[in-house]
Amino acid sequence: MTANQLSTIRDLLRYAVTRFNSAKLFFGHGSNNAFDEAAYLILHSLSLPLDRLDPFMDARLLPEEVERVLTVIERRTKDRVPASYLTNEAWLGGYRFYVDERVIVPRSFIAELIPEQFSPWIDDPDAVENILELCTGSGCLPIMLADAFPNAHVDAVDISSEALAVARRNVDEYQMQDRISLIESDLYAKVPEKKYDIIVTNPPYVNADSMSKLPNEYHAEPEIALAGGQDGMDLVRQIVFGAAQRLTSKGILIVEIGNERQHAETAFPELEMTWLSTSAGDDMVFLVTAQQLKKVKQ
Ligand SMILES: C[S@@+](CC[C@H](N)C(=O)[O-])C[C@H]1O[C@@H](n2cnc3c(N)ncnc32)[C@H](O)[C@@H]1O
Repeated sequence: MTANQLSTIRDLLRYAVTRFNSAKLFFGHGSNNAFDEAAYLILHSLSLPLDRLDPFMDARLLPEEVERVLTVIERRTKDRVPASYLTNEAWLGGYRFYVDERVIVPRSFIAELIPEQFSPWIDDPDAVENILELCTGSGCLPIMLADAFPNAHVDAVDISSEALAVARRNVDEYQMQDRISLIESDLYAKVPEKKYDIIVTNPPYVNADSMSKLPNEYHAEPEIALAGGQDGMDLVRQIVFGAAQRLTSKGILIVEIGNERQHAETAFPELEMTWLSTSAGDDMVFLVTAQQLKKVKQ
């Protein structure tokens, strides 16, 4: 079926799935497969409810509606733009966030751990007063953290003023201006001199070799959000070594490091890390206590 024979959502879906599959797109930024992503992009482009495909399948579309959808399919297929940049939204843990090319598409595995309030390492979530979130990007994690720890203030840090503009928009959207401070800083440099109960971070951690092999969709994202130096641990090292001074005596540090577990274990041979279980396995996110951090030589 050629593009000018398309007149219904069913036609467009078939067309998009075929294009997506033959272009071997990467589906790691929100959806897992060509059909889900095609349905999402088509429904979103037509401003139709995202959870109700069936009633609209065979409705005849106006030529300009078909054109609008085809433009989006084209940008996704030819330019390999991640779906979230085409729709300016991303969903994580049931939250909707505004996104654009100034931030990576939210997909942190730490998001899965937040609703459980880092149990059993945090005895009393209501007693948590201060949380520091480093490398905030869109602000997705501080918003979820502020919800999960109702009495906590969250300081959220990013070095990129552009990323912070996106985070500002999301913090305003969730009306969390009083609960979250956005700080432009190179990691701890401009962080207030106070002690934190929890430090959370999903920093750039992709090693130099893996950077060159990333699917095209990743190259639409800011490089500063992904590249972690030769072994991926450039920022993780600074975060780990700086954390002991910033945590309360019972504090915890939680770090996402993607597929770099081996590099992390090599970088911190003396550190007793607890690997937390997520849907991606148990080697993506580690936790260390303030007490364990004090034992580490820098
Ligand atoms: C992997 S993204 C994480 C974004 C967000 N927390 C999430 O999970 O979707 C890493 C972020 O770290 C920021 N970043 C990079 N270097 C930094 C530094 N030295 N200090 C603070 N933030 C930095 C980038 O601008 C980017 O927004």
